[in-house]
Amino acid sequence: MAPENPDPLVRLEGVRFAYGENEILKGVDLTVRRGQVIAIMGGSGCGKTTLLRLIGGQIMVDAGRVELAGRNLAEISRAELYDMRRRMGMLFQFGALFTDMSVFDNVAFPLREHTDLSPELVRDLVLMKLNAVGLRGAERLMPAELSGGMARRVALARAVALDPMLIMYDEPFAGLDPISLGVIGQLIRRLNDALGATSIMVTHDVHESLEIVDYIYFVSEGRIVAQGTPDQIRESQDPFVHQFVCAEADGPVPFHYPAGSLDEHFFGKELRT
Ligand SMILES: Nc1ncnc2c1ncn2[C@@H]1O[C@H](COP(=O)(O)OP(=O)(O)OP(=O)(O)O)[C@@H](O)[C@H]1O
Repeated sequence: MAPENPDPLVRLEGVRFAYGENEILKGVDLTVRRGQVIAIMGGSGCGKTTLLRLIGGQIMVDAGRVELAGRNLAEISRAELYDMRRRMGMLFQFGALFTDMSVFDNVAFPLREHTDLSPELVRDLVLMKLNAVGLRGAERLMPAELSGGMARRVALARAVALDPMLIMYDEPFAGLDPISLGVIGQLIRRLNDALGATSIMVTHDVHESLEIVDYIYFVSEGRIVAQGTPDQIRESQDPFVHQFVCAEADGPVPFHYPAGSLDEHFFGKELRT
């Protein structure tokens, strides 16, 4: 685990956000210290991806503040925001690879796009990143020739190609078999520590997260409802946390999306006597 570092890289204070009339976040406070790997968990649609998009500066808060490296994202210039975003690696929703490019070109893509490095240097950096995810020999393969776990590792190599200060993962374990899941989890931790980065991941996989993260936040109904280190979470008596750790279908996190009664929905009021 990374050494304790009191300096926050990311700080959210009283963050509120709505899509139109639909208020998603109702006052979120959250801190990520430099060097940490943290997980954000919560039921489907509770606003986890929205939190990542706010931290990434893709959308702006309605109230409260999002600070990155001590700077309020709402107050910096467009150029500074662009610069900040270049220093973030993002792996969103399966980290889809460019299917018509080789593994090498996929990882080289951000380097070619955002730097003027010579082809030789790009080559060395790509091979280093592929080596870090255990796929140095696979650089000529096309995405269609990769297993799901390998493709995810290539996406990881691409996300860290520019040595980001902050890496954000949205569901990095989705769709993986148990072995690949463990490999990706360990890689997320190792890459974070080797790069001296800070990582935030949104995931439903509490057990894998408990193995690799420093801290976990649980989100529900627009607020942080529980938080703690893996040891605190394992010992927690909080019903919300318990539902997650024990994978119970129902509890404080409802199984059903809010809807009217089945009768109303299927038959319509007018058909009922
Ligand atoms: N661009 C958008 N416009 C309007 N509503 C949106 C938009 N993006 C997300 N939402 C709504 O905001 C809510 C939160 O979405 P978000 O994707 O942040 O949730 P989540 O916690 O990541 O969900 P999941 O775990 O299912 O991926 C959902 O109800 C969703 O339907």
